[in-house]
Amino acid sequence: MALSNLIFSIGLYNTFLIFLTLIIVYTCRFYYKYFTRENPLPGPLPLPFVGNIIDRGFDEFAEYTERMQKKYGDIFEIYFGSQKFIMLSKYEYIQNMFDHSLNSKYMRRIPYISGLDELDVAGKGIALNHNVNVWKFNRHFISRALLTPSFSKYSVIWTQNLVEEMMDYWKDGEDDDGNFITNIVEWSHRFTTDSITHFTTGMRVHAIEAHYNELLLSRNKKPRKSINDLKDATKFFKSIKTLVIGIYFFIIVPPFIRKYFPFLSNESKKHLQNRDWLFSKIDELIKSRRREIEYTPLNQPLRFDMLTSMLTAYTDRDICEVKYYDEVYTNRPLTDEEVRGNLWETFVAGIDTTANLFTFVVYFLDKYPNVLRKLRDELDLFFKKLGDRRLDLDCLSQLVYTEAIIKEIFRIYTPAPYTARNSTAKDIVAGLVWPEGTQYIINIHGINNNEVYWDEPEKFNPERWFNNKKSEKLMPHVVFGGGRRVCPGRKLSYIELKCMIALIYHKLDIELVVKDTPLKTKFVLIRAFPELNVRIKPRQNNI
Ligand code: HEM
Repeated sequence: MALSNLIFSIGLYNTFLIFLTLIIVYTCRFYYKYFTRENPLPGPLPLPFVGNIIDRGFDEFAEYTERMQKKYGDIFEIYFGSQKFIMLSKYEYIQNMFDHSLNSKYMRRIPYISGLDELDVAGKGIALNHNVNVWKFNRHFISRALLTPSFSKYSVIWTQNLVEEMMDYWKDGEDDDGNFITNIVEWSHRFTTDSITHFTTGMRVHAIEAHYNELLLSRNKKPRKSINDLKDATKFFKSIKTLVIGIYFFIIVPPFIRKYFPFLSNESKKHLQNRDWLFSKIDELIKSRRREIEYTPLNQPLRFDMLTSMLTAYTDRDICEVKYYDEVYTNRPLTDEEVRGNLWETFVAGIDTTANLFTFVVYFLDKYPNVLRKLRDELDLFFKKLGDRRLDLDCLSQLVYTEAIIKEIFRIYTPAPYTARNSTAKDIVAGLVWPEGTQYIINIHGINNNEVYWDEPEKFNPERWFNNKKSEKLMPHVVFGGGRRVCPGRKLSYIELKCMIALIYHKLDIELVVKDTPLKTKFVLIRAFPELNVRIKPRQNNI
């Protein structure tokens, strides 16, 4: 009796919570939809107002803005909760924003958002940093680690090793018919996790190996004996993903609702706990590297990676020849918090982007066998000439068709379809005067698919990179943003993608398990397939 009473009360309580949720969600929707429009930032209205992301749904934001661009044109306004954004889909409108000067009105990406302070993710690294001087200081260390020729050379060698290691796991996982059926989204994210953590810290998380062992266990097979401690590998990998969702959550959900609303306050706690765990892991790494540097005799070389370079900057053990010197801003060693900020941001920015692009490559190559055939023609010739040699930076430049495929997928379906700018002074954009503090979304996908610039933009056609009929015209390919805040990982991502495509497609067939899988992704800051199951097997025929 007591038990049935208890069940009844829990049921009643849950119904009440669901009811309360619905009231709050619909009140928010109603408020955002009908009232925020009445009190917008001052600006040259009226522009087409297409809606609020809260009202339109998050997952399909990219598809939604694509439809709105078709309907309303290359400039319209849209709301994220209570914040108004001007969405720009024409290159001429945003050209100014890609200014290289530090005095540009567009050095900021987003305005001050208290939630990001609460999550402790703003102002430490570069992506969400408002202070131009601190941004410049930190950005220097990321650029000098990721953009030097010696880094590019090293990244080819290391990426090749990692791709081969991953392919070994795939081979090991083959069934009796030589097939390995698996979710390529998970593998490519594990791959970029191992690669980016190694490039930035000199250490590996061993996310690939942990994934393979988990797969074996889930298939009731004995896991491979590991020489690595994999205890935290998957937790670390998942924690980075959760942090991205947390950032989105703390931007969009207002503080009051985050704190006091039953489900959302739990969600908020979960994100704060996740942040604490991830940051504590990164802090442990920083501390242990500081100790290592301290105990390495002066006549012994130190490691050469971004972490060591950040920790030794402005000390007598500085490992980098290119010194940073700023006449205005204090020249000083980085704090642990700054080092941590630069590390986690590089993880976040470098894992999902490249990983998702690779999954789009798998998708498009399955859908376009003629492109796959041409790719293989190039790869067969390339590897024949290469013989027993390993890949290097010079030879990668011969893979012109491979590069055209990457460029075309970046154009037609980039994983990062938007970036943002928050102006620090009044300006004219799209022929209209806008006040200081206006928030713009640069619709990268919209520009890259705007028929003003591209012939048949909806057509997947790598050939266009060799002979575009409109080539006298501007062909803005804005994949990595632009100006001073352009993506510092752009070279690395091309290297990773070229190595992955070349090594994998030369040796293996990768087919979608469900042939007519639609190109349907989810959007949480970037665009991703929730999963994409493929059949991997040794290459069997000549295509
Ligand atoms: C498919 C690959 C990638 C794409 C499409 C991509 C795209 C972008 C875009 C659009 C931006 C904003 C730029 C702007 O606002 O002008 C950005 C910024 C950034 N990206 Fe990437 N990215 C990729 C790979 C990487 C990698 C591999 C790393 C690190 C190793 C990285 C690190 C960063 C960082 C740290 C920023 C912030 C820069 C700043 O605020 O100064 N990205 N990326």
